[in-house]
Amino acid sequence: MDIKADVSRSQLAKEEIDSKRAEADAALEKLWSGKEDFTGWVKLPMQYDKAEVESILAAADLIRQQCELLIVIGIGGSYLGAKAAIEALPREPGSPEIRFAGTNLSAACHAQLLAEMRGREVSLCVISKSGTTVETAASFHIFKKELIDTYGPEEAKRRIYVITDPEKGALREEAEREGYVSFSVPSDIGGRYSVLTPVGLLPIAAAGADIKAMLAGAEAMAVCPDWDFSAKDYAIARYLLLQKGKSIEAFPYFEPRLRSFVEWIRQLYGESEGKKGTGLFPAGLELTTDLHSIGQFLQQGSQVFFETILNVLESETDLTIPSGPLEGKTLNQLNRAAVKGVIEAHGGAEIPIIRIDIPKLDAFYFGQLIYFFETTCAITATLMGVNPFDQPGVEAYKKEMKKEIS
Ligand SMILES: O=P(O)(O)OC[C@H]1O[C@H](O)[C@H](O)[C@@H](O)[C@@H]1O
Repeated sequence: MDIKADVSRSQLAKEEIDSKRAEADAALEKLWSGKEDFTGWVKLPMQYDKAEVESILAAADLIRQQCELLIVIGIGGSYLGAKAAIEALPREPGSPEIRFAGTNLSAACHAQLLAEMRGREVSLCVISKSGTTVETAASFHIFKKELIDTYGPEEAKRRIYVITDPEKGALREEAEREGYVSFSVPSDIGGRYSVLTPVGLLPIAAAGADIKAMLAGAEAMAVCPDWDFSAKDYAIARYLLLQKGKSIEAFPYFEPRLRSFVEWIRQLYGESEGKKGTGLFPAGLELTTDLHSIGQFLQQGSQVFFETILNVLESETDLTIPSGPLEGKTLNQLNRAAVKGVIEAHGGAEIPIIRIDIPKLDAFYFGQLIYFFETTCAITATLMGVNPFDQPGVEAYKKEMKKEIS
């Protein structure tokens, strides 16, 4: 397949990886059996509702006609996939600016965004699978009031788009009562696996990126033959490195447009695998920026991590340096040299390195990336002996927090 994992510098012997291949195959078979809860994402690229995608595109067109600023309100899996795609992908010119809210409880952040939205044509897209998340509810009611104060109640309703549970929850009730345009989060797909459902597709389409190409990329990855599906090697390598005492998986990326994609991986991996005292802590490394801040630690610090490098092979643009000591060199040449330099220097310091090659950052390959990481995560979590699809631990802080606000 186009997205390839190279585990040759992972410091794992082929025999070690081969020793877990049968278990990885069994995990993949279990995912495809359709017998496990929250695995609706596995066959989604082959079975999604094409009429619903057309409705999503129609709603996105409406949003694009009516606003210059779309505020997407959601947290965790309800916004990270959309943000990752919107920041990574080329978008149609003239698309609305997208801002994200509901990702914190900071009054200063909300006041800042309220000030920035005044005087501009604004629509809201509020996303919550449960419909009850505190941050999302708080933000939604603040921004909804601003919309009503600006446009009046009837026009405000036409500028609110909701993605939530098909039947239950406060948000579903309000959407039905007020007649907002709404879509559903499939009940058999958890939040962090929902980017290829309306949760991600509506904001991504409204932002002007090509959701059909994303779905096609995910399908290409889903149906590729086993011999070409290197996610398994990567999934096994992650598991073995954890067994060898690595507790952090660092994700170096050399294109800042991948920053939010790494944030999406952090939730996907952290929330799927961090259970029963096991799991790898996912950490982003924006390079070459971070080489000038934490490069010393990476090169000579405690060996608690391995690196999974997100390596974009082709950039759609380049710039030649016009003068000075680097005259005639291009930025892509320098960036590629930096990738090689990091691999040689960190590899030379015995840091295990896995490289994920991404042909280029477009919607088709982004769809492949999403499916590649979702599958890898589910396989590694299964090898770790944990359920990749629940998140019992996140309720702990909510319970404590509720005591403070009730
Ligand atoms: O979509 P919601 O129900 O609002 O949930 C948003 C997020 O918060 C929860 O606490 C979970 O940790 C995440 O898996 C989820 O994506």
